[in-house]
Amino acid sequence: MAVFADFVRPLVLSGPSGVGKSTLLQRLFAEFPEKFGFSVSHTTRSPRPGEVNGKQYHFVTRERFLELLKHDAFIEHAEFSGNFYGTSFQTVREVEGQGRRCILDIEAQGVRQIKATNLNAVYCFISPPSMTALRDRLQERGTESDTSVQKRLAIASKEIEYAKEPQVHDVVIVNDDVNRAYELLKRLALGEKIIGDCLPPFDK
Ligand SMILES: Nc1ncnc2c1ncn2[C@@H]1O[C@H](COP(=O)(O)OP(=O)(O)OP(=O)(O)O)[C@@H](O)[C@H]1O
Repeated sequence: MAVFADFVRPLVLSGPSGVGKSTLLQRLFAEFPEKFGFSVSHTTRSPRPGEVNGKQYHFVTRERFLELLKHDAFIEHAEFSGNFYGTSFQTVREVEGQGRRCILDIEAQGVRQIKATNLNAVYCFISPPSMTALRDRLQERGTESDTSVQKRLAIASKEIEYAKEPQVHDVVIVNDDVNRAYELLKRLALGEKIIGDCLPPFDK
């Protein structure tokens, strides 16, 4: 399948927890196993059973992370519940070195940081069709407690406010019907300049 000009730019996906980013990306990587590479983050948290260093994360000590940070190795980084997470320039370059388009799944703070670098990425916001739909998906996924769902929804409102600011994202894709959303993402990922969706009014 042909690729288009923007294929050489990293693609940054963001959007609230539970909106369906992993679902859409899994489909993309399954359909095009050779074309795309996922940016593997660094973290200071311990590996969970089954996690492999270099696959889900680059697992590093706090000392090593701080050293990398000092040397400006990270495009973006954040601290969540006592652990550092970051995306290194080198990781993105490695993916690009394999001739693949690098895809980053980043939360809103990270998007702000990446926009301040010279990464020249394409920014895509995956939006829920409504807050009700987002709540349902988080609950039905069955991975979150009620408190965690509430927390994620509160963060989602802030992320949506950020997404409403002009010129933050190049494209918005509303993940209403997953097949429709995937077709848009696929065209975008293959480097096409697409006209995305409008953000829903979120009046529910
Ligand atoms: N278009 C859709 N319609 C209905 N359900 C969907 C749709 N897309 C994804 N889902 C479901 O919503 C749930 C959340 O999706 P997913 O785990 O991919 O979200 P995520 O954005 O990657 O979340 P996180 O950032 O927390 O990892 C999953 O159970 C998934 O099957």
